[in-house]
Amino acid sequence: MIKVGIVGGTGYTGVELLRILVNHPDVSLEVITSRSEDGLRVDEMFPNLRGHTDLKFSVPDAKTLGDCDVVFFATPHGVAHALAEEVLNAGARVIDLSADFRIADADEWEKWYKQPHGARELLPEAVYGLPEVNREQIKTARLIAVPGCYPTSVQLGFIPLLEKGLLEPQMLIADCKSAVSGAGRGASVGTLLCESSESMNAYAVAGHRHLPEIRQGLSRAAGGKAIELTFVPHLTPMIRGIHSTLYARIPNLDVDLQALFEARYADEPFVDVMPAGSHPATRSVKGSNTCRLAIHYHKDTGQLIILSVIDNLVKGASGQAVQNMNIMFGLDEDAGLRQVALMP
Ligand SMILES: NC(=O)C1=CN([C@@H]2O[C@H](COP(=O)(O)OP(=O)(O)OC[C@H]3O[C@@H](n4cnc5c(N)ncnc54)[C@H](OP(=O)(O)O)[C@@H]3O)[C@@H](O)[C@H]2O)C=CC1
Ligand SMILES: CC(=O)N[C@@H](CCC(=O)OP(=O)(O)O)C(=O)O
Repeated sequence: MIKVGIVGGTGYTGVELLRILVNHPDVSLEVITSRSEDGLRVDEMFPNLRGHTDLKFSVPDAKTLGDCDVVFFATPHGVAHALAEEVLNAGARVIDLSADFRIADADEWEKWYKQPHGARELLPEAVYGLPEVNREQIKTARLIAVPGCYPTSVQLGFIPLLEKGLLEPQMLIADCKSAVSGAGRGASVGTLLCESSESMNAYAVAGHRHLPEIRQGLSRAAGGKAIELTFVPHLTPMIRGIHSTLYARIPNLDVDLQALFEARYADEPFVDVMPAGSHPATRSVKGSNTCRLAIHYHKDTGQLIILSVIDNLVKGASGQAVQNMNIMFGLDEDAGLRQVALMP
């Protein structure tokens, strides 16, 4: 059994990790931390876990965490910078759900996250945990940076085209809608029911911190070419889900894009390329680790539209984190992740 610790058990990604891991056949949950809820039974805070775990929250302690085989950080930015090295040195592998190790350039990270990078020395060994791109490096990694939710949905949609050199680093557009849970459990006023239901708004139009992460991933797929991307996130009145509508223009294309996407993801357990012309709904992935894609190409105008949906808390965070763990420990990649999406 893989001994697992979780730092930050009271947020949405923490409780989603628990929901997945209590049914994982190869995992023994050892530690779950919360400084504010120290001593409280986990199932007192989250009744959905009654009957599934006897764990209590405890304060983070590097020695106890280091005794685990792997430690997930489901914490705000900066926490893994401060704690990861000690946990790694104590012998555990680390899977970080925050943005602390996602951007390879520490100066760029500081520009977007507006705080000093607290662990520059660890950056060279951090592996960006998008299995559809980095599966081989993930197998041997000690430190995984789990991609952000928007970056997961956008990269999976554009990457097959960039890898084949079909998109010049022209102006790409990602028009993305997120559920409110993406803002975390420490909700600000803007995410209260009265504020966010029956309404929708764009935000961070001047520049969202996921922009450099998306550009980095797309540029790598394009063999290092710089990417021009317009990325506009929106808050929508849903609990879970991200819907990304991706736009590009490829005039006079003589390639069967549907076949290209189907071939690129044929062996991927968590990417579903739907029949041409489909309109995937976020509901079709709610609670599951799947990304569903649909390709729409208008030959007469050269307009390409790709639709990409994920559950922000599963493929966009905790499910993808567990997928990484499965790869790192040589387990079945879909162990603990076989949930079918909830309908309706
Ligand atoms: N929500 C989403 O859809 C997605 C979220 N993420 C990322 O996952 C991470 C967690 O987000 P979310 O689940 O919303 O969590 P929250 O921000 O709601 O919760 C944070 C958790 O971290 C703990 N924590 C906070 N500060 C510290 C600290 N200094 N040391 C140790 N523990 C600390 C808190 O417990 P306590 O303070 O009691 O110790 C709490 O359990 C974030 O980095 C977020 O950006 C990534 C992708 C998607
Ligand atoms: C709806 C909403 O507020 N979404 C969050 C993104 C989700 C997230 O937490 O991303 P990180 O893991 O990179 O922090 C936001 O826009 O900041």
